[in-house]
Amino acid sequence: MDPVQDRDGLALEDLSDNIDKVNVLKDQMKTEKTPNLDTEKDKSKFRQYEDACDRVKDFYREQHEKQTVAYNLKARNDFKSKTRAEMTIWEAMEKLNTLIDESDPDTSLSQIEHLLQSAEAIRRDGKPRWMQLTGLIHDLGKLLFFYGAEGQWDVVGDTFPVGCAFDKRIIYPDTFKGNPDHDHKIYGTKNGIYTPGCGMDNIMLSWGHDEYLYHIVKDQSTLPAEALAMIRYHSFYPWHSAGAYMEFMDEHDAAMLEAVRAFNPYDLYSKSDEVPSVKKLKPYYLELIDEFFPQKVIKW
Ligand SMILES: O[C@H]1[C@H](O)[C@@H](O)[C@H](O)[C@@H](O)[C@H]1O
Ligand SMILES: [Fe+2]
Ligand SMILES: [Fe+2]
Repeated sequence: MDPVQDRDGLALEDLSDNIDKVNVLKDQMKTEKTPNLDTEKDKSKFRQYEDACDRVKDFYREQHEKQTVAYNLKARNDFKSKTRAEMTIWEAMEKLNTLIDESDPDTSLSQIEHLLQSAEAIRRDGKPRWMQLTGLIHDLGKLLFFYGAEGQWDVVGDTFPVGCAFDKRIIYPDTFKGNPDHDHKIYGTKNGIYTPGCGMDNIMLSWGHDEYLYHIVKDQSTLPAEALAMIRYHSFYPWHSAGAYMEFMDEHDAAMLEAVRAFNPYDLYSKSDEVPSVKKLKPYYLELIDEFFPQKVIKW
């Protein structure tokens, strides 16, 4: 007998298989964390990297040692050279669900739940539909993990510029000492290969889920510039939250920074909201996706 298919043609049997795998991983993770992690938390309890578990610290050490200019150029080139998959946005959300983000000290929920929490928090606040959709998709770039990434260090975590000195306001700044660019005669200087006022668009941010998804969404959706900025810079905490690298901004970036800052609380603090029901919310979001992704099947 044929397996039962849902609206997007996915076999429901495969889905429940997936959900089982995620639940096993979630249970494993819970043992590493403090209790009540997903209940209402004080805002000051988020992003406490000094208190984070070794998994998070090891992740950032590896990332900060390996994100170099040379790697960045190679990753951007690989990205442009092929299409990795073709699937709808919803299929992408389901595929991503098996990934557990090693860099995140604040949630043990699955990726689909995090995406729905962000979107729902934006929707609850009466924000525009394009922003709700941005919340829904903002981490889909983590799909890179399944398409030839070298690990999680080139997919998740906060981002920072390469090609100029690493700012002290990046988390775990000392771990950059092991990065080959750290003492480079140009990349190791304050402005490096950039000039003040050059615009964030001309800065090479460390390669990962933000930059990858930004290019996909820019080419294949009708989402506005603010949405693209929210996606591209949402992990750039040194800039949007710590105020580093401001000297590279141009006039256009001021409005983009404002958009990114407006988005950030929905990404970060929604992690303590209740677990959303994927099944109940799916019809609403399928319609929303169709509104801004006219061709439905996306080239990833
Ligand atoms: O651990 C998190 C996670 O990987 C997020 O998706 C990313 O946007 C954040 O910047 C990072 O701190
Ligand atoms: Fe993210
Ligand atoms: Fe996120």
